[in-house]
Amino acid sequence: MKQLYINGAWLDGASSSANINPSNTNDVIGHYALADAQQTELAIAAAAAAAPGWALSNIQLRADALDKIGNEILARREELGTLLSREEGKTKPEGIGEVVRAGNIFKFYAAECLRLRGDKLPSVRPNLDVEVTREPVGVVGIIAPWNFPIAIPSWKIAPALAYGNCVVMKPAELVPASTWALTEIISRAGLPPGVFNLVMGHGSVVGQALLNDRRVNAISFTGSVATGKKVAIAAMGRLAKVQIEMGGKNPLIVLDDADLATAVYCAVQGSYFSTGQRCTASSRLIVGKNIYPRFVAAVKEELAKLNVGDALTAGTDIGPVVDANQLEQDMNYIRIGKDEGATLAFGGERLDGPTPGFYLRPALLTDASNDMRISREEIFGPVASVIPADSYEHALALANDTEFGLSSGIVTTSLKHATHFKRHAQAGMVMVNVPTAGVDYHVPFGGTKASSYGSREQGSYAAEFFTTVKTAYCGV
Ligand SMILES: NC(=O)C1=CN([C@@H]2O[C@H](COP(=O)(O)OP(=O)(O)OC[C@H]3O[C@@H](n4cnc5c(N)ncnc54)[C@H](OP(=O)(O)O)[C@@H]3O)[C@@H](O)[C@H]2O)C=CC1
Ligand SMILES: O=C(O)CCC(=O)C(=O)O
Repeated sequence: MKQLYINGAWLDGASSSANINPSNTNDVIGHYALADAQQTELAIAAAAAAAPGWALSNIQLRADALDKIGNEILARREELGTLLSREEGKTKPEGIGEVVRAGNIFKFYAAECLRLRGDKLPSVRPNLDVEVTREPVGVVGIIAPWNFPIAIPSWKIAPALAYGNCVVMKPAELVPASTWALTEIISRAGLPPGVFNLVMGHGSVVGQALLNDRRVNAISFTGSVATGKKVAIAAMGRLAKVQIEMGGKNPLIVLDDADLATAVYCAVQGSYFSTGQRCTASSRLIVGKNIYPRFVAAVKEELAKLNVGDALTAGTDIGPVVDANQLEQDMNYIRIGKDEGATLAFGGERLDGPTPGFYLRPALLTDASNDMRISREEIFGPVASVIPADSYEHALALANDTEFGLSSGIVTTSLKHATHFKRHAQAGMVMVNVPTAGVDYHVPFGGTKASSYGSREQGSYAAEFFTTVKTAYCGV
């Protein structure tokens, strides 16, 4: 059984669970320990005890440790990518791509350790200097979702450690293997005991214990809106720092002047790759009336070419849905869409593979409207709807008419419309002639409205969450 990692030691859990391959439910990847509340408290206590020392640790030591972790992740990309795809179901090239991203994130934050800076300012009063510096927050609790089992933990763990915090990490119960493998690498990087701890387990047990404990100074969460709201309320109830990344209902506008090939590429990549299980996936394709018939025909043609199958089989384009619950949710929304009056123009049926897995043919719903449930609620699967628009202004209004604001895209050859869109799209990330999903690892990630709460993740902007600002006055 793969154990918990607490205070520099490997420990059995209170119980364990089997990690099942969604491409082949007969394949048990391994058994992973599940912590109870007491073991979570043990990890929090270890992190709290290590925090003062780690906060003052040498930045070269931190940089070397993070660089070593990044190098090993990159060197083992094939093996770790295979493991990731086996447990989550994205295709092997996508799994390897995610592992490379995780490695690069650690290397980026290794360098960030050496770029910590503050300000020294003159005071408005005589004979006084003012210094503004950033200090670690203390103990950071990380609660991660299942859809990016190594990249999301990495983009929370690496900045937390780089800026001098200790970590208690809770991966999603569905995908413990990638984070466990990452922990095994971290355990050999030379960090003092307690600086990094892994507690696998149920959200309602381990996650809740992190939320309840006053020694956890900050919570970084990614997942659903429903859980995100609970996390935010619990953290704020005891005045802990909180950063929440949640869902999206990301629009991709295709204007009549768009290059058709670019539009189809952006729509298919953004909506269906990684089985559509990305918070940045395009789920509303808002399409100019003139290009609409050509666009729908070309997207259907492209979808017909996609191989849906085992994530580890060469040539698979779309892997399985992550589990039975998510498959049921996807199929339910396809039914809802049809009942609401949309046309199922392609796919949407469960597929049998050579092995028992959660295979769903990518679904395209046309003639949708923006007030249908399929256009308002996050589905989180290979399902997209096409909504007709009369003009650029109409398309922009539809795109912004959502409770979410993560990623928003446009395909156009008009500089005027692209420029206007960048300014007026209500989203944290705006994409022009590129898919709504797929982002760089060194720049801020996050959204507006119900998509995100708190300061941005990733890049140097992560310092805002993982540090607190101190202003020091010194008489001279
Ligand atoms: N925006 C995004 O990136 C993601 C969005 N989603 C959306 O969420 C839906 C449901 O997915 P699901 O995995 O259940 O998402 P959740 O939001 O429930 O899970 C995200 C993380 O929160 C944990 N968690 C669950 N309940 C609590 C709690 N009470 N206190 C603290 N932590 C908790 C989970 O643990 P555990 O899983 O171990 O119980 C997991 O680690 C998806 O269908 C999709 O729509 C899902 C994943 C990512
Ligand atoms: O689009 C991406 O590359 C990132 C997506 C993501 O972070 C998510 O789905 O949680």
